[in-house]
Amino acid sequence: MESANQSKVIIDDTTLRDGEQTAGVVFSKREKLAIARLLDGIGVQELECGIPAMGEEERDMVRSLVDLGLNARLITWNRAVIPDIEASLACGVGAVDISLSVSDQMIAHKLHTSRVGVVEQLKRALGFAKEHSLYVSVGGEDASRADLSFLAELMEITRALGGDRFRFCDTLGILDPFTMYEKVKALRTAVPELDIEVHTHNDLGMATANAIAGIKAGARFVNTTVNGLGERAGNAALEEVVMALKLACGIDPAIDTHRFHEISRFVGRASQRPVPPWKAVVGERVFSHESGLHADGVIKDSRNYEGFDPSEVGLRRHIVVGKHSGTSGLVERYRELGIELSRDEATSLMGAVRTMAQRVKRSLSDGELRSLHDSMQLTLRAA
Ligand SMILES: CC(=O)SCCNC(=O)CCNC(=O)[C@H](O)C(C)(C)COP(=O)(O)OP(=O)(O)OC[C@H]1O[C@@H](n2cnc3c(N)ncnc32)[C@H](O)[C@@H]1OP(=O)(O)O
Ligand SMILES: O=C(O)CCC(=O)C(=O)O
Repeated sequence: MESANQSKVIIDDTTLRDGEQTAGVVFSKREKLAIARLLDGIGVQELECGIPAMGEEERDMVRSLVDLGLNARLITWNRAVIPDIEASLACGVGAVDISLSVSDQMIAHKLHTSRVGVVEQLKRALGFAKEHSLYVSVGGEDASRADLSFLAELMEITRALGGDRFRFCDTLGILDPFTMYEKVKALRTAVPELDIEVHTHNDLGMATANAIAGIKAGARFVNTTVNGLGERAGNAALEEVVMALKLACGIDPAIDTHRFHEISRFVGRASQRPVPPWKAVVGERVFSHESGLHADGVIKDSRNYEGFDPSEVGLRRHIVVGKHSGTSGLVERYRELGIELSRDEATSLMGAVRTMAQRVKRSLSDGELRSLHDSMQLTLRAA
């Protein structure tokens, strides 16, 4: 596989387009503007921000995003037809994604055309966009099921007509990271002059892994969404892709990660899709430690059981006491409550802690811990 030291990776976040395509999700204009500001504020370089062909309300939304004057480049989604691109031009954006369905399945059974028909669509739409000086990503919808030589042909036409990059979409989320790597690498080799963008879906739980595989194979642009929102099982999550690039790949995408938790909560509320507490990177409880050996290890040195510091993503560490606790965790938790326990006292409380946790089927609250401690004191005094 390629070394981590490759030219800068660009995040194109599509929370405002594919994220909002999550069945049942609608962002208000105020929410869209706020999400755009938040993402721009942490350094996300591109925002796929809407579909002007949808109508006047969507165009008004996109115009308002343009008016924000963000640093991030705004890019809209378009079918490969001139009226869609005209609608984008009317919003004042300088960049468009022009989407082609590229698998034989979709060409025959959705578009009801042929590969030749798709090539014609590309030439017409890309030619028009370039006449209007737009920056163009050509989107290969369903590229993961398409014939690679056909994709290379489309990329070559894109390059020759001045297109700026090609988006390799695993539209149905059916690839594994090894196949993703091989396909993107093959396209990179076939048309090395044209940048590749990868767009991955999470139907098999591999969106983030596939995004990383695409980057390792030479893609320079990667699509993400906050919390992994998006069609069906969603897209690669912004927070996962960025932290995986930094920690697993040694690639710094130049994003300020400290506001990930805040942004995740905001999008969770705006989308009415609350973030599960165990959600990788931003879940409220992913830095909670209950198990005895883990709590002991973390108390001694957090690096024993944490791959990165919670503050890097705006979270906090929690030591909780429950069924699997040991004495170190118990002593630490009581210390947080202002109660100094000796190890012997902690050991003698363990049985009662486990019994109560088993009964209530969760970790113990501050009140429950205090009352167990009070009972122990009373018993000791009575003895
Ligand atoms: C994989 C993705 O996520 S791609 C993004 C998809 N996003 C969305 O669909 C959300 C917003 N969509 C919409 O508001 C509407 O679907 C619109 C405005 C785009 C189109 O609306 P309508 O004109 O009413 O058509 P409808 O929704 O039924 O779309 C189907 C048409 O688009 C055509 N189409 C689909 N993909 C493409 C493409 N890449 N290029 C050109 N035409 C396309 C279909 O062939 C079909 O045309 P037909 O009726 O001649 O067979
Ligand atoms: O740009 C495109 O062609 C489609 C992008 C997309 O949302 C997908 O393929 O899942």
